[in-house]
Amino acid sequence: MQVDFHKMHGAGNDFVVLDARKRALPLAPARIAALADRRRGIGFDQLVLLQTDEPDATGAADVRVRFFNPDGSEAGACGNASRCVGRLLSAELHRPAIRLRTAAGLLEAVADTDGTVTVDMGAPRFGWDTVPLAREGDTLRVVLDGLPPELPPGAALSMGNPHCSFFLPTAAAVDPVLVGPVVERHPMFPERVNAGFAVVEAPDRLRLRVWERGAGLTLACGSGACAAAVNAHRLGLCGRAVTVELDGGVLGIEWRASDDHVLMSGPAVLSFSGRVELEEFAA
Ligand SMILES: N[C@@H](CCC[C@H](N)C(=O)O)C(=O)O
Repeated sequence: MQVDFHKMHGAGNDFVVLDARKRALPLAPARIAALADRRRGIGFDQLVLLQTDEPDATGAADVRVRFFNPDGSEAGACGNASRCVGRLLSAELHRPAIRLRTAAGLLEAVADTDGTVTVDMGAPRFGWDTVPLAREGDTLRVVLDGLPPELPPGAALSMGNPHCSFFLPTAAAVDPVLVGPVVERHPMFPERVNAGFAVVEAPDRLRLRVWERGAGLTLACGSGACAAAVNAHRLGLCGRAVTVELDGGVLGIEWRASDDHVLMSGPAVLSFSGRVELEEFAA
């Protein structure tokens, strides 16, 4: 089956967007992993699947969106991809505001004429069993055994997907490539976790690198930037509005006091479009 795709990115966090609104696409985890291969496939940090929305009591969306990691696992949320879908649908529907139905709920993305897209990521959740952690405990101070002593306790939350943010004195204090995989699969996180390594540079500025669950170190993680900003504020390290500098670019995050929602702004870029023969990739 030949399928058209769009290759997009948000601050270097890259996606293949497939449209399954008119026909179902056979996408078993092994096929997703094969497509994700950066040498033998197309390559991406997440595969994004568009489906027709089925309105329910929460309302109607313009599209239903699902996110898959390169290891084939499904994620409940992806901030940068949500912005990219907002950009794509905004061009298709000729209006700036787009409603996306994700596993994390109904999100609104608003595309600006300068290429920036802002997505309302909803409210963060802090319950230990929501993140989830393996056992009851304080999500602001998660102590992980078996990790280097220079790693401080983490701050965990759910943005629709699980995150643990670590606040470090300098970016060199911890190597995310060494420590990230251990945190991702630590028994404290029964559904694994996205691990963020942050430095507070000013009350309104963070430097962040994220080891993503199921994807590894990416150039930017949108939900990870939301998690780091919210956790920094919970810990009294930052205000409610921060810029987050990632390896691939800068995102603006605001944790809005009026409704508890987290707003994320940043670029959403179409790199190229193409066509792929799905049957060429493992079923
Ligand atoms: N790139 C992301 C997050 C993608 C999902 C994540 N790896 C997970 O498994 O939760 C973003 O921009 O938020």
